[in-house]
Amino acid sequence: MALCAVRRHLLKSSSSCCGAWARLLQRGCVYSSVHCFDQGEIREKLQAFPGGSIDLLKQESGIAVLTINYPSRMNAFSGSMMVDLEERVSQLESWIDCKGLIVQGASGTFCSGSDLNAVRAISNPQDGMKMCMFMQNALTRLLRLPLISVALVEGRALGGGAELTTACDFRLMASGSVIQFVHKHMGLVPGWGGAARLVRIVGSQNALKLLGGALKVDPELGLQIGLADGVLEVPQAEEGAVTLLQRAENWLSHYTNGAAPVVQAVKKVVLSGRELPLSEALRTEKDVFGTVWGGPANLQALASKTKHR
Ligand SMILES: CCCC(=O)SCCNC(=O)CCNC(=O)[C@H](O)C(C)(C)COP(=O)(O)OP(=O)(O)OC[C@H]1O[C@@H](n2cnc3c(N)ncnc32)[C@H](O)[C@@H]1OP(=O)(O)O
Repeated sequence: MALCAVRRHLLKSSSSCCGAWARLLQRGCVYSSVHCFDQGEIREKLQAFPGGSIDLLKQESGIAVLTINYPSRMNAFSGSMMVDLEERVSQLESWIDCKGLIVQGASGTFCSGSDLNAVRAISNPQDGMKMCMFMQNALTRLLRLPLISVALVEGRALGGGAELTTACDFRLMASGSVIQFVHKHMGLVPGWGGAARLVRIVGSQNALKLLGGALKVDPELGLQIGLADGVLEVPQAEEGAVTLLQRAENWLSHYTNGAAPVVQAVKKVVLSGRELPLSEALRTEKDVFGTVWGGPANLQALASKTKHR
């Protein structure tokens, strides 16, 4: 009976969890009409610069693969790809069974930033700021997805491509790969939220060095400063060899194994701890806890008398 009462209480509080979590997700949109941000208008503008695609493959394992696909421009982001990205993030937001996401580039390289042809065409500050707000919204929503994401960096991640890696929970660097915030060489600073996220990942001293010197981060330096969470050897192209993507899926599975609601809850408590003031983060943690306590995975673990030896 006592357990039933606790469950009733927690079920009640899990509806408030949806409230707290929904509020955090709403914050996913950094910019809205309050900031004179007109999503429809900027989408239309971006669609005027077509080319390439952002492809999403949702797998039964609960791991999705997002591919930046514009090989003839080293996977630079055209305007239509920015719109594609935002649509793929929406699809992931409504995927109930999601657990993990791998973000990769097509044809052996990650992403060379924004498409310089589009950049030249919208080089006035107003359009640049609108593009920047659009991408900040999309990448913030990507980072806040209730799944564990990893950027699989093969080849080069330059400029906006380097910024994109920071919108994932983890970064895996393939041997020979480079992450480089080349913005300073382009007379720019990051604008897709990459600087704010980089400071949180590597600290302000390292971020200043990476941005101020436009340093090339190879896997060794990446590991040293905490930008990279792992290094994967690029497999030989032999028949039957495990691909780089499979290696990344293996790596990610250490964190995504288990029931989807539990994996999602892990991400939610870490995200709220990172983004909310302590009192609010604690309340959200309590609410998220209420969604898994007495849930199927919890009851199964109790019934099987799980040991942690
Ligand atoms: C807020 C966002 C800030 C930004 O992202 S600004 C953009 C930062 N990115 C860049 O400046 C990248 C410039 N590109 C490069 O440095 C080099 O192309 C790169 C990526 C090192 C590759 O060098 P290589 O392997 O020698 O190949 P390549 O130069 O012949 O390039 C192959 C084709 O890809 C094109 N490409 C590469 N990066 C691009 C980009 N960002 N926008 C538009 N086109 C781009 C390049 O022009 C070339 O095309 P094409 O064969 O000449 O028609």
